[in-house]
Amino acid sequence: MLIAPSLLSCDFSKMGEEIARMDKAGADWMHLDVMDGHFVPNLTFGAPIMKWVRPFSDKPFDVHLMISDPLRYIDDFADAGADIITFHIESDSDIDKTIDKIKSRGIKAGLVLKPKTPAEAVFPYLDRLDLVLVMTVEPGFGGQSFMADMMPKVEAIKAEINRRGLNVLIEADGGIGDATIAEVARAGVDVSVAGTAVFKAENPSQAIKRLAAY
Ligand SMILES: O=C(CO)[C@@H](O)[C@H](O)COP(=O)(O)O
Repeated sequence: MLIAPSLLSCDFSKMGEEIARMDKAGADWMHLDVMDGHFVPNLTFGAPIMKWVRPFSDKPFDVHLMISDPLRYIDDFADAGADIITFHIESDSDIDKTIDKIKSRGIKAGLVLKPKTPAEAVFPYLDRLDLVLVMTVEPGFGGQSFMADMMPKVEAIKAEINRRGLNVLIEADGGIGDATIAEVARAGVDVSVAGTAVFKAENPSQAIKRLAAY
């Protein structure tokens, strides 16, 4: 299991150092939650801040856009050093054009599904994606409870990926920690995003190691 600590749970007054701390603790990717206060009822940061913190780790930066009109901002996040960009299938941008734009910048592209969006919604795009992110909480806030009823969705997407012989990773995000990681792994998730479980751990390195063992 790859582990991507969610920076949403970090101390934003020292975001660069927090990224370096997670790098040292063994994180596989850095997960950056970009929220606009419109697509989700919370605000975080944009590409200018990401550009400042990019030099603090060489690990892949996995940017989750929880914003309206994601297409408009792809160049900004590409210029800021994103390696993976995921955007919501429920957003108002043209999905094919947004995938094209991400790929034209040499970046891995992913679609994100909110809890109420069914697995089948992503099937028409699977051949063009590098990643599908299944939300296991309602997007917007860290520290929520894991929605175990999202696991059949993960299994359905995994089955479709395997049926078509595709090389698409499944990522899950929200409420993942020691109590839920086994279920997540069993369903076929390849990458787990963890905010609270890693940043609030006494020893983040051990926390990552425990989660990654699945
Ligand atoms: O994108 C989100 C929430 O919108 C997630 O990345 C959470 O921030 C994960 O935090 P925990 O549930 O692990 O605390």
